[in-house]
Amino acid sequence: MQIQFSKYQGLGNDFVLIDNRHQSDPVLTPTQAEKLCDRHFGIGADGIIFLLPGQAGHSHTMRIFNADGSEPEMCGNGIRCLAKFIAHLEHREEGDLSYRIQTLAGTIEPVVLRDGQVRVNMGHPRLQGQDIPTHLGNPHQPVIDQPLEVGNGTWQVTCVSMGNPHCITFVDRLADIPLADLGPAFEHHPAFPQRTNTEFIEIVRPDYLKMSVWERGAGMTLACGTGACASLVAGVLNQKCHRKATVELPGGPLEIEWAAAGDPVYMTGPAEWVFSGNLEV
Ligand SMILES: N[C@@H](CCC[C@H](N)C(=O)O)C(=O)O
Repeated sequence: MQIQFSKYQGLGNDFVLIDNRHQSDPVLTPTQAEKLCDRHFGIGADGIIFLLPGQAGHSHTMRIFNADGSEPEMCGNGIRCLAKFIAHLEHREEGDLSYRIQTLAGTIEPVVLRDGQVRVNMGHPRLQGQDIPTHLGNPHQPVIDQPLEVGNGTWQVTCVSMGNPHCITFVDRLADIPLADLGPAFEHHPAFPQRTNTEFIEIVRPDYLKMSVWERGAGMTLACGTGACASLVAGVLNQKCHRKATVELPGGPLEIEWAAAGDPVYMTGPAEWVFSGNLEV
């Protein structure tokens, strides 16, 4: 079977996108997705994203497989790419284009702005321990500045779910963090029954954060949109940053805003088409 695909990237977090609007299940299995994400034997990507038909008041549905074939609930950079992909498929190129996308994390609303950036209503952060999920702290309370033993050290972590789990640590200097060693140990720590994404944050100024990320199911990536949102929320909860800030990732900056507790988080950033092709499966 021949399948058309398009490759997109958001700040270097790269995805293979597939127009799956003709059926409600992804046309590829997790094993096929894992092979296609391989950077030597496949197309190479951090994940495979499927555009499925929308249901119950949604314009579309998004499903995603990570590079290891696991299925996360949401992807922030991916949904910006998906919005651009939809605009292209539907030949809509003018004005602010809004969509209402169903994901495993709930309804997410991206808008393709006139300048090509994509602003996304990322939904509400979930803070209770049981919703991350994590075994740290009280399951009915937020997990803020809790000690976690990883590697040879004890890290003060804050946990936030943006539909998918994030564990955030504030550090003095990002350059001192051995991410390739620590990332897998955080991801598979028994405190996280569904594994976790892991972010290290250096506060440059209250309105400017630097972030490095180890993603669940994908490893070290150049950017993570849900991670940037979760990190700003963690910064606010720890009184370390403003409610609106730039989060600088290895692949570039995202603008993140959480206007008030009880409000959704907004993320604004780029998404670009890279190339398209056909694959035989
Ligand atoms: N890169 C993404 C997050 C993708 C999912 C993540 N690896 C997980 O398993 O939760 C983003 O931009 O948010």
